[in-house]
Amino acid sequence: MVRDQIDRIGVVGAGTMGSGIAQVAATNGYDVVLRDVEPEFLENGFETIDHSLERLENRDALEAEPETVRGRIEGTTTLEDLAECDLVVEAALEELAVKREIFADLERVCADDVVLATNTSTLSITSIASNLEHPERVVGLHFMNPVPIMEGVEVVVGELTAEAVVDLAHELAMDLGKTTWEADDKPGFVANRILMPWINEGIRAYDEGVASKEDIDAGMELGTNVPMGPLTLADHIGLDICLHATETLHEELGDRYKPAYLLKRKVEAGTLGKKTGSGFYEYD
Ligand SMILES: NC(=O)c1ccc[n+]([C@@H]2O[C@H](COP(=O)([O-])OP(=O)(O)OC[C@H]3O[C@@H](n4cnc5c(N)ncnc54)[C@H](O)[C@@H]3O)[C@@H](O)[C@H]2O)c1
Repeated sequence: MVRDQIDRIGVVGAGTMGSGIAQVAATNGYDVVLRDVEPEFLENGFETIDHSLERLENRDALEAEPETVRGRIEGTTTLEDLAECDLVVEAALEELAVKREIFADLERVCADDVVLATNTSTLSITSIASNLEHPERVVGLHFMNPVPIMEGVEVVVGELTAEAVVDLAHELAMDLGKTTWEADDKPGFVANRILMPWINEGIRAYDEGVASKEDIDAGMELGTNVPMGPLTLADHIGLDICLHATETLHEELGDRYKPAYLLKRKVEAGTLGKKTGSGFYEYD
């Protein structure tokens, strides 16, 4: 059974993502318990939230008062304070051992019907849940950075994730004003499987002197209409996060830089995209 009456959301980790998730949940009327390991990390998280709320209010993009939103978030360093939460989202370090330990702790303090979600960028949901008694309640709820601004949330389905848990993950994300897509528990899911090699190649191109960092970013922004080039985006994500993600992808997927088999076959078949009326999609 899955608890689907969600009033109080637990967030583990008050860093870049956890603070954003807490803010968005509180903005949408949920009570939030935000947990980190040291008071100073919580303080940093609350500072980030305050700045973000202030910016949104100045842009008239916040319906509630910042103090009301802020008042719904309780910070704690005590694990047991998550016991009354109806759902928990983990957004701590991108390391499997750390996440496994956190989920074992959560299983100990949270009721059996509470969904435990992870914001992991690339780690396997199934691996994170593998030593739990109830792995069926673990799901990927992959918010994008910065959480208050980005609309998309990737729902990641582990081998053992129950269907009701997946449904609840979509519903919750939509209730937070997000739009979801769903991915299987394969390395990097959709977003990072494609994004991380792109960032990595931007870094490599810079290192190999292809262009200045400004020109690499400008080339991708102006040439491909993305809002941010790879080096700027890497900085926004956090280079450590990028490295952990890329290492996971490398370990799991190996050499991904050869042209895709399907790409070659489609070109040989003359299905070149919009200009021929058919590529990966059909065009009128
Ligand atoms: N940064 C991004 O752009 C981004 C985007 C999507 C997903 N993610 C994922 O979100 C997660 C968090 O990333 P981040 O960028 O917020 O990292 P971060 O380093 O900014 O924050 C992580 C926080 O977790 C805390 N923490 C560590 N162990 C903990 C524990 N046992 N209990 C409670 N808190 C603990 C740390 O003290 C830190 O405050 C990672 O899994 C990352 O891969 C990151």
